[in-house]
Amino acid sequence: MSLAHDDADFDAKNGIIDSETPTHTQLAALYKQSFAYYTFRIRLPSTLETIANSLAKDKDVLLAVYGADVASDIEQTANHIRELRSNILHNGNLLPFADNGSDAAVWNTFLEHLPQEKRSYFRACWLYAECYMYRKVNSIFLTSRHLASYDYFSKQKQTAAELSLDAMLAVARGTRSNEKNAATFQQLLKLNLWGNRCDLSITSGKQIKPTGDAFDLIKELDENLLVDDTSAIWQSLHTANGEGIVELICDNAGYELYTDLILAEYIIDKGLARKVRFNVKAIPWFISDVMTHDYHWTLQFLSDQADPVLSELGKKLKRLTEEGKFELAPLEHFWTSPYEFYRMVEVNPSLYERLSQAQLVIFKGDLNYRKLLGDYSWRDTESFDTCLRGFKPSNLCTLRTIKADLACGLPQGLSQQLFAKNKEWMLTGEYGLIQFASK
Ligand SMILES: O=P(O)(O)OC[C@H]1O[C@](O)(CO)[C@@H](O)[C@@H]1O
Repeated sequence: MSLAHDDADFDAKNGIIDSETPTHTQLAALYKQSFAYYTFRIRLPSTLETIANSLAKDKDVLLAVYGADVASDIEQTANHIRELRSNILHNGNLLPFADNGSDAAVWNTFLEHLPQEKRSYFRACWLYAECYMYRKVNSIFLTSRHLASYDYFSKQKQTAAELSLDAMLAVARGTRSNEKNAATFQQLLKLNLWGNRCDLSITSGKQIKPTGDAFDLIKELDENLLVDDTSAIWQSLHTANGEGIVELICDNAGYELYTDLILAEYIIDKGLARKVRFNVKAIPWFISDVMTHDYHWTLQFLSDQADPVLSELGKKLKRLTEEGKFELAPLEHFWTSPYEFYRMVEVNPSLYERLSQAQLVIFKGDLNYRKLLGDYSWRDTESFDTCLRGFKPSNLCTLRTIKADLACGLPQGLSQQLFAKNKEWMLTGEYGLIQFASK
């Protein structure tokens, strides 16, 4: 992807600084050579165009589900999405939400505390502005007459799962007789990590089909795993009494959720914990993120497969859920708020307290990583512990393929080598991090 897209007038009018993000600064589209700038100039407008177009494409389905009156809604909603797109391209302001979303007050309090000069897409911290955009899309649907409960990413999430059926089958076949040992667990963590590459927000919705045998892929990708704390993660569970809870902070549906389920199955089957709690999103989020209905759809999708290995697995996962060994956590709007995780203890102490009861908290994916680090341009050699800024409810780890220009805990000189090979190495998901911080 070329980051060069000159619009001198826009840059001059909005005070864009033609530099990289300075060290120890919030990431923001203010800096032209940042991924944030490219995200707001190119990627998010493309994502919004796709959402608006999909409404027209899915009109027949919507009419069938919501009735004839929805026709006017479809057009109006698509127009509002296109207005939002235009608003971003003109560096519009992050205005308070006037919808009935249960998190609107939390969002508006957050916005009120932003300095006035930082309340626009290109001036706000990238994290705040990108989360705002996805919440603004939800607000447009919430304020429509018939589409308030419509998951406008559902079809893409289901298609992504259907496209990965071969990979799911290969993984199921390869994991039915796993031993309880560090090597196997570490392999499943790596399988889970690389499942994060299949994420539609990085491709602005373009579907990608995971190919090849997942276990061969793990070996091939080992050189792209830049930090590997899988051994410490195993120790955090293996040395415990197996009566603990693992909190899994989910990311994407589809193949990534499938690898989460496979990892959770192993954790329960081998007595490494008594429960795995899945923390999903309360609203449609970053295109691919898991919501409650995606979890249940995935278990049914597996159960319905002709291949007995998959259908038996699907039924087993349903059983684990019915027995409470797998649990869907109470919906928390914190996960779709703009807050960095170090502020959780202040903003949502009850959630912090719940995570503090866990034996291990697993954070999945790039957006969660950005929230762990606070969308801040740390030196990439600074320690994970430093960058957490005190966020330590329990033992925690992150499984993240790198899709944004921030990282930490890297060996001295590594990022320079990688930039020399490809200046966009941080943007493609081809490198990964598995980092652990003990409580
Ligand atoms: O699904 P993941 O791994 O959280 O990726 C989402 C990330 O992808 C991007 O859309 C691409 O950088 C980011 O804006 C966001 O952090």
